[in-house]
Amino acid sequence: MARQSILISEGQLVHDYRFYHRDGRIVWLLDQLQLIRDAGDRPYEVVGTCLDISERKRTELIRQAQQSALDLIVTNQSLPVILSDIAKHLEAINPDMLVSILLLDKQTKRLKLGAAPSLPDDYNAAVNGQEIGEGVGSCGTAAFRGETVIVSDIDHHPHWQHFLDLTRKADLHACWSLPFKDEHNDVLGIFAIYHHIACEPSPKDLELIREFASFTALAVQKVRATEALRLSATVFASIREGVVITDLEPRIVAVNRAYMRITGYSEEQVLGKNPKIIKSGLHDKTFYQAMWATLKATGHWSGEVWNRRKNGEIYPQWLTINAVCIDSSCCDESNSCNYVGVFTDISQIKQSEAQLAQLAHYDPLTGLPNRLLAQSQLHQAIERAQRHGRLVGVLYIDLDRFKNVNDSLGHPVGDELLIKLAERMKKRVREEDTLARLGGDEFLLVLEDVRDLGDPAFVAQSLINLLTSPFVLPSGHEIFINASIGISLFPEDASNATELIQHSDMAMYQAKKEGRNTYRYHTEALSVAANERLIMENRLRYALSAEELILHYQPLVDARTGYVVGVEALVRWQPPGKAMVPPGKFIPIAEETGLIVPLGEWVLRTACKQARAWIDAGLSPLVMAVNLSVRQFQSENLVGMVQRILEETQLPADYLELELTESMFMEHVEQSIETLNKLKTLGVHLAIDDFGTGYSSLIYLKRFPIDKLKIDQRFVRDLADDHNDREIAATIIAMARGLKLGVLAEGIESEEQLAFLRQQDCDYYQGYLFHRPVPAIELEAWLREHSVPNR
Ligand SMILES: Nc1nc2c(ncn2[C@@H]2O[C@H](COP(=O)(O)O[C@H]3[C@@H](O)[C@H](n4cnc5c(=O)[nH]c(N)nc54)O[C@@H]3COP(=O)(O)O)[C@@H](O)[C@H]2O)c(=O)[nH]1
Repeated sequence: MARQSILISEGQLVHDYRFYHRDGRIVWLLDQLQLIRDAGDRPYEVVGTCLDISERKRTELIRQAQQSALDLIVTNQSLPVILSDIAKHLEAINPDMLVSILLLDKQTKRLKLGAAPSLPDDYNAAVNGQEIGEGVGSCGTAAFRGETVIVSDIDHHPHWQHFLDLTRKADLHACWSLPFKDEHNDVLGIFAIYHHIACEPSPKDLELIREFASFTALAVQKVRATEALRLSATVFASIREGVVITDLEPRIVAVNRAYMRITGYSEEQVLGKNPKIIKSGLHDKTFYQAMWATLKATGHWSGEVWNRRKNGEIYPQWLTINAVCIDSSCCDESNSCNYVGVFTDISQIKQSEAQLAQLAHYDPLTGLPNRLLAQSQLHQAIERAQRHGRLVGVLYIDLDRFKNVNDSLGHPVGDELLIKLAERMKKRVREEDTLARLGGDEFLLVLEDVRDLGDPAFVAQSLINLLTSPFVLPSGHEIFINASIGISLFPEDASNATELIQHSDMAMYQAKKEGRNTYRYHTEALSVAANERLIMENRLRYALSAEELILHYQPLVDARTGYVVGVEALVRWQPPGKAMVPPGKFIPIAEETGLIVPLGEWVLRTACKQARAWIDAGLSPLVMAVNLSVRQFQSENLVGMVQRILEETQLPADYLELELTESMFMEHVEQSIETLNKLKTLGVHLAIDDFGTGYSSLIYLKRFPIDKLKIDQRFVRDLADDHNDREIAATIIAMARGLKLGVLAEGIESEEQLAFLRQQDCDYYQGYLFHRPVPAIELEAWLREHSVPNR
């Protein structure tokens, strides 16, 4: 009706419409109607023409579909939106076609749904992610083969047998799959047409589908290229490395954010400029010439460059330049048209490197060279001296009793002292000499250009003199400190740095031995002694495992009754076929090397076993006195070890006496009291050996759970003649009495000594006068004879 009224009012009507031809084709017709009027202007007749415009219409609709897809690409729409639009346009041209566009994931070889607006969701979900392969539906097979696969009757086609449940549910009975490809002929995806009836495509259908598949390929590639570009742009903008792109001139054509951050220049300030605007001036012409020569020859250069920021600061960067071809139309003969420079600011790394070098070679406390650097400086000094026939002096400087400063005033004060001392010594030494801190309170001075053997002694004495005035520390403490110095000389004492330092160290120990606050030169004799010690250490290690150690026992006698009340276990070393080594020779070495710990454990175990054996043999029980060394006393598991051995050997704790020396507890008083209390809790007795030679502090003695004092034999030796020794011995006995401690005098060799001690009312005696230390077997008869009679 509407059309009729247009025809009447306008006099003509032009319209197009489509219909199904009997053969199943869709045909588009252009219908043109002309209204003819009679003389009275009344509608008289209608003349019409009918034109088949199917071909033209198809071309027009395809063009519309392409234009629509293009618009969506230009406006950055997502790929599913664009693909869906393409599918809908084709479905609009032929409503019997149900379009499905699938994209191929090259890595996984699976098809991913791009768009299929007219297929049921559950069908699309089942297809999405399907692996491609021969016989995997029409699409899987087409993608796998890279060629069109037409299945006109799904229900009876072998490719579809595994999917019939799905296709029947979706009422799909034909599927024509066309792969669409990129310019390398690689499959990008599948353009598929489904039908609700089994049917074959006509050549026209295939032409139409190919047309759509081909601009789908273009759309996919275009969108992917845009995405890749966007990704590159994001990377370019966001990476931490500075990036600068130049043309071959070279003029800067692009820089990224990091470039601007590192250099301080904005994009506008550098675009079009030569990249050398940031050069520092630190590199000469030849540096840049070499860089360009390499770049031109190989297309690549990388290295460290110092550049200048906009604020004038010079900084190091690691720069890599590559010649690249971005646009082949403007490439040179080497096929490049741009340079891409990528650089990292390495100022931080450089700083860390410098810090590391400082830490590796300098002492952080004093700023002096450390042992490593001192050794290398000494090595170089030796080489120079060798060339010029000169001497090198090495002074090993060790502070006297520095430990006391740390222990009494604390480590921070000790540190202050070391800093001040280093400053004072540094002022004294010449520019060409090296003063180093080896660690702790040990310093080394390397003297170059020594002309006379006596020169180092002069320097050593002047350093000692430097210490005569006190150090006033920032903490307010005023400290006097001395040093002992050992001297070795190149080439007199050794020919290399390590030995020179070792020899000066030995000489320093000699200086300590000989009264401290002095210097000593290294001598041959010192080297021999050191060598002997080394040999002894190795032999002692072996001796312990080879059971070359034995115990001798020396009786302890009750002064009032004259009976033996105990024995002291004294270790000996009996190397096979050689003279026995006295403990005075090897105990200090064992102590230094730590061997004393296993050695001491062996002594304790052997002595306790012997004490138990004597009890078992029917002797009156005797106290077994065993010496403990400093290291043993400080070892964390001393108490546990004593307890274990008592249990192992079945010796009642009451029959064990541990002999300690005063010096052992003076360092860590509270900790020592704790250890002593734990030992007392076990039930063992505690005696202080060599009493009178150490601190002999009454205050400490009162706090320590001690049972007995042993007067050192040095005071006993000259009792007959030395008035002082008599005074000391008498005082110690009185002191012990006052503190309610037992007291024993050791080293009694004569009746005169004994008489004096008896007169002073000493409790116990020990010495050759009664018995020498001997092996257990030799002592047994004597013990039976002198034991308290069994009641
Ligand atoms: N940590 C350990 N130290 C031990 C052990 N065994 C011994 N020692 C210590 O070695 C030092 C020397 O000991 P030694 O040569 O055995 O001398 C002892 C006695 O033999 C000696 N003595 C005894 N009576 C006399 C005497 O009348 N005259 C004389 N000239 N010497 C005598 O005195 C030493 C006694 O030692 P001590 O009672 O311990 O002071 C020495 O310091 C031992 O402690 C061990 O197993 N572990």
